[in-house]
Amino acid sequence: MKKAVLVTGANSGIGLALCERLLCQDAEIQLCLACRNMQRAEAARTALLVSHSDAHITLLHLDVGSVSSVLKAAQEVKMRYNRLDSLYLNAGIMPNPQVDIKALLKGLFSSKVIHMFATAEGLLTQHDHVNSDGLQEVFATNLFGHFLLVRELEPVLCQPGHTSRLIWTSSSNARRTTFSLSDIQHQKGAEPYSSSKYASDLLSLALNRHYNDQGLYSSVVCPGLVMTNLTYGILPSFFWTLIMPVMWLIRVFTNTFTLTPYNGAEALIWLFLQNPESLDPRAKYHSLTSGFGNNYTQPRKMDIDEDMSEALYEQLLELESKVRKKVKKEEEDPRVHEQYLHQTE
Ligand SMILES: NC(=O)C1=CN([C@@H]2O[C@H](COP(=O)(O)OP(=O)(O)OC[C@H]3O[C@@H](n4cnc5c(N)ncnc54)[C@H](OP(=O)(O)O)[C@@H]3O)[C@@H](O)[C@H]2O)C=CC1
Ligand SMILES: CC(C)CCC[C@@H](C)[C@H]1CC[C@H]2C3=C(CC[C@]12C)[C@@]1(C)CCC(=O)[C@@H](C)[C@@H]1CC3
Repeated sequence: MKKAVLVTGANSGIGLALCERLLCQDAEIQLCLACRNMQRAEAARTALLVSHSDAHITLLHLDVGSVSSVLKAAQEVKMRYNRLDSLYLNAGIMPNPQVDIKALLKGLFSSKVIHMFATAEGLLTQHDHVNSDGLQEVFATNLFGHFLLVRELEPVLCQPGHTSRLIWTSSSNARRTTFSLSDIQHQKGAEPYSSSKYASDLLSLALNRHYNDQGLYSSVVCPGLVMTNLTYGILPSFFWTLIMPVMWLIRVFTNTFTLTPYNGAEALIWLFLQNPESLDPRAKYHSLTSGFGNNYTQPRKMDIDEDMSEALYEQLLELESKVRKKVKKEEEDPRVHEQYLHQTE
């Protein structure tokens, strides 16, 4: 039977490279590109069809940062598919990133230089804001929208006698100290990206605990440092091009500089080929590229614990129930949403 695979954030970067590689791996798959911008989605589909003219590629409108869009898209998926084999939770944002140049220069001459290049620890901050659902945008996009999608798609992901998989594009920038159970949306800090990625690591563990007995398995990946729209938002593309020789040199010392979306998608493809039951729920699967340009996947233990992951899971369930109530009220009376927006202005 043809496998059905859905990829969020599929129109550029790692998501698009993943789609290309999935089609090379299995030309028969039913591939669904879930994107917030349909023009960009159509362009991605056209590009994929150039090298895979017979491929079965459909588009789905999904703004993962919007509760109503997620609910609508999930309804559509349930109408289109009886079963979803793989769901790649890949869409992600890092708004208004700032590099701490002082910390970068200091780090360059410290013993932690390799760790700094691999994780960007202490180097990056972002400015986040509240979205129209009243949620922190980074949390809503990188984590909560995807959580809601998984919950909504339960009937097509949990089919008796079959296994399905969730694959989260996390990051080695995920750090325990940036995440707090008393502020899961990271309203107070300046590292919402790191916090949201740490939360996805915790959530993946919790999803395994709650869904493995229904045949659903979850894994997390770090694609390494990849040149995409996300990194071009940190430093302009001409700067990255200028320092490319330095980046290749750094790759000799840290295999996490995968640099191209193709290389970055390595672990995402590797997981697609594994039996999900054989995977370690506490491992993050890293896409790595050696100094000679060879790609490989390596599991590394995550700094997470069961209690914290369960506590986050419970808070997400609570938030889910709140937003569902709000959506229901708005459906009954659209003025509720307008009033809500006035209150948050
Ligand atoms: N690049 C890197 O070095 C690393 C990236 N990652 C992660 O990889 C993932 C992919 O990012 P990358 O390929 O680098 O960057 P890109 O910006 O190229 O890709 C991000 C994708 O997510 C989509 N997206 C963003 N917000 C939403 C939304 N609200 N709803 C639907 N889609 C959305 C974007 O769509 P649109 O084109 O419309 O903006 C785009 O297709 C992210 O989760 C990122 O955090 C992890 C580690 C390193
Ligand atoms: C290499 C140059 C001489 C200077 C570049 C300095 C920084 C801009 C980069 C050093 C480590 C990079 C990094 C990321 C962004 C750019 C750096 C901070 C990420 C945070 C991008 C997104 C991710 O999810 C991480 C895996 C990256 C980790 C490394």
